[in-house]
Amino acid sequence: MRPSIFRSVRSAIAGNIPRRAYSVDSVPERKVAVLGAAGGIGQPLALLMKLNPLVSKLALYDIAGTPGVAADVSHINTRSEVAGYMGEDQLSQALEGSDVVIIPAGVPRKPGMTRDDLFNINAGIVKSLCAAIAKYCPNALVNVISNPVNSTVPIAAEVFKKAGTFDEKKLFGVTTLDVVRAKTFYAGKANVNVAEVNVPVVGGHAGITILPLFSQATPKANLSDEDIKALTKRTQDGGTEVVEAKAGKGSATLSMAYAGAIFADACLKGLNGVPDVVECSFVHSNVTELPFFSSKVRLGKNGVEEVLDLGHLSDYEIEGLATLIPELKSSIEKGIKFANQS
Ligand SMILES: NC(=O)C1=CN([C@@H]2O[C@H](COP(=O)(O)OP(=O)(O)OC[C@H]3O[C@@H](n4cnc5c(N)ncnc54)[C@H](O)[C@@H]3O)[C@@H](O)[C@H]2O)C=CC1
Ligand SMILES: O=C([O-])CC(=O)C(=O)O
Repeated sequence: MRPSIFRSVRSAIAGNIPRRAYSVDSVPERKVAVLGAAGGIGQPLALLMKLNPLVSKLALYDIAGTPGVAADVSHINTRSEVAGYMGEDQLSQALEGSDVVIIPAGVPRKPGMTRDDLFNINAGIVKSLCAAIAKYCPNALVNVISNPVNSTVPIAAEVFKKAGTFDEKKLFGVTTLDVVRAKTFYAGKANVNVAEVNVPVVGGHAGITILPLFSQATPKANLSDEDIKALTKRTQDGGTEVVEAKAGKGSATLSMAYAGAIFADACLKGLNGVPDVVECSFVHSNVTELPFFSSKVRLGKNGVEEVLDLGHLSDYEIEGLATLIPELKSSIEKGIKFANQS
């Protein structure tokens, strides 16, 4: 259950102020910027962030289309003030004062493509947006959604290092959709209440680098090795399942917006001092030999408070971990090389 402060704020926003409730004023002001806000993910994500009572200002930035999205979303009677920003000239205004910046800018996959096939276009987009973040809101928590996450997060880190603003506690690759999928698929197979399911997903965000740890899933269920293998494969191929079903019209947008909103909400709760906020994310890490890795992360007032280790793994998961390391390593190195060459 959410802490009562958030329930009280929701009631207050609805004009139904319970006795002894906190008022909206007692929740800190928080500005969230969405970069790529007119896109397939950006629009529903803008909607979900507008519904979040922890947000006081919502800045919607894209190279095109944001005035319409901002006008539309701004009519919703919730706490945040919404502003749309379009084109590079307005990027500084969109970013200034942001506490959390979410980046779903970039091209999505078509059937037959890997996430790495998006590198040539999206690497440059993420690089230039991160250069602006370093300049205009260097203290913001940055949530990178743009693919390939296994490379775009290292690119962002290099850009911030060059600008002298890198803080490993503040950079996140959003892998929440892998967790969302693992929970859904596990609940279906184990026949348990999906709302109660927890499954950590570690590694990276592409194919075999996505490693769901079903041995740690709760509530416990007696699934066969074959079931676990099938669930693992479906989680790893979840993105491709959607790309194929959309048949050329892009990749996951609605489930991704949901996942992005969950992760941004966790970041805001951490910033606001809510205790024990834990989500999986692709972060700077010492958990393995790789400089970036996704695992459970405790979020706090400065971003990452603690990167949790992997816990006990099954033999199948140990094998999966060994297999994913070389691929993830090469995607990370590709990102670092790009950021330092161009
Ligand atoms: N991390 C994850 O789990 C997931 C990541 N993705 C990735 O998210 C990205 C976006 O996907 P969609 O929203 O479906 O694509 P989309 O094409 O519908 O939207 C992308 C938006 O980015 C904008 N954009 C392009 N260059 C920009 C720039 N320099 N500055 C600001 N905005 C810019 C476009 O104008 C467009 O509105 C893709 O790279 C996709 O692969 C998608 C699903 C899940
Ligand atoms: O598969 C894609 O290209 C988009 C994505 O990252 C996902 O849905 O997990």
